[in-house]
Amino acid sequence: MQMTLYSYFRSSCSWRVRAALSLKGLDYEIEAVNLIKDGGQQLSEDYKKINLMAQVPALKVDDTVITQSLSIMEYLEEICPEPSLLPKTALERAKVREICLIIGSGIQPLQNLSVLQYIAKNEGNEKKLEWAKHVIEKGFEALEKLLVSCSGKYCFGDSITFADCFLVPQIYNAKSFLEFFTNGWILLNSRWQLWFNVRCLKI
Ligand SMILES: N[C@@H](CCC(=O)N[C@@H](CS)C(=O)NCC(=O)O)C(=O)O
Repeated sequence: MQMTLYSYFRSSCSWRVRAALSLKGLDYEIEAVNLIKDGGQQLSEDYKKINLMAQVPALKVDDTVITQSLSIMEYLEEICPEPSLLPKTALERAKVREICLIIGSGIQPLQNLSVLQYIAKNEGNEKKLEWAKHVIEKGFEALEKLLVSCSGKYCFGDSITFADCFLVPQIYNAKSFLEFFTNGWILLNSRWQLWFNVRCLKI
């Protein structure tokens, strides 16, 4: 089986999949899609045939392409169950997916590149930053409350799960974003900074 990941190094969604691939020790090739260069290589007609949403990541498995990071990760979990990135019971797995989807539906898409470009173009740069700050704060406040009840060494108990693959890139994204604000680091409290520093080195 030949796997090729269409990925951009700074894309949080691609990073989720790269983390899952490397935690499972799977071999794959990278096909870089630069979201900034040439006005965004994801927008090329050729790439839009690979990912109909003109986004990364996309995983090509032999001749079949899968998009959507969570769907790709579920596929990897099925073909390579060990080491598992999901907990044992159905209820626990639902909680892990809940964390993933707070990030994957409630934060990342609301401040995705194309959304921010749209706001900047129509409402100006200040509104763009204001919106990003609002989305990041709302999402991270929810996450912080949720993780109090389920985290151990990692987001869910003491084993790395999909939730960590989602969280670490999102903290990186928030960190780089919030540095644009004058009070940048204050918004991302020390707990998150620590989480990022520790976890990102491990993944
Ligand atoms: N729900 C998708 C979201 C993919 C996504 O938003 N990718 C971003 C990078 S993290 C992207 O390609 N953005 C390009 C753009 O907005 O033009 C997933 O989980 O794979």
